Amino acid sequence: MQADNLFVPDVAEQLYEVLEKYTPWHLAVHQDGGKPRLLSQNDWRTLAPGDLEALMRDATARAGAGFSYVYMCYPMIDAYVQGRDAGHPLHSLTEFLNSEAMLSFARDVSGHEDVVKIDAQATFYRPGDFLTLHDDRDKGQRLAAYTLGFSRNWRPDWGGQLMFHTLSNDIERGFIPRFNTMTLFRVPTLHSVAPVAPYARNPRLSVTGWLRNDPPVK
Ligand SMILES: O=C(O)CCC(=O)C(=O)O
Ligand SMILES: [Fe+2]
Repeated sequence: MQADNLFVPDVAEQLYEVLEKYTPWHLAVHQDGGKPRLLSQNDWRTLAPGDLEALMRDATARAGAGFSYVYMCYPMIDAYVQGRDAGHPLHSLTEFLNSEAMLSFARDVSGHEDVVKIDAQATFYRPGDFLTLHDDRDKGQRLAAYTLGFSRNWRPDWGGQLMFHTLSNDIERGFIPRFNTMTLFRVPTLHSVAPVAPYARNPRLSVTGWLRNDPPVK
């Protein structure tokens, strides 16, 4: 399902500005062996010249033979839990997503009465960034997937669609990046994010994650 006008206009506008200008983006690349690799801006600086390009090139090459991705990311939950970037406005969004009001909305709208938390990462897809075919399945704790779209004035030929695939490999639905829109879908469901076109002029900005039923941490 997709819902428009999720936040009141003022809040949506402020979230857009935070994502566009004030988020310390990390580079997320798929590594050999499947472990995600997140490189902070500090990590990039310490890489030898050419190593960053090599990481992106390898992750892109691996996409041809299996699951892979390249995009910019801000790990909202880890940053919040570890007390990084104190006072960053995205921490308020993390708190809001896990407020009783939002959890109760998530239970109602998904039909999963056992949602106990909502995890989140912010993402920024640049031209060329992508996420290949996958179904979000993960040890049974992800009940449903969601994305909050903050992309503006997206031209339909700029790529970046969230695509749902049929078993015969056609596209069942392809959602253009939108502004202030929530998309919610079942796990597992086969989906991918189409590569953003080299000529796209706007960033593909979202907050994405899963409604979860993990047991509380003891
Ligand atoms: O950004 C999106 O639209 C979807 C992201 C996604 O599928 C994921 O992070 O697993
Ligand atoms: Fe996904």
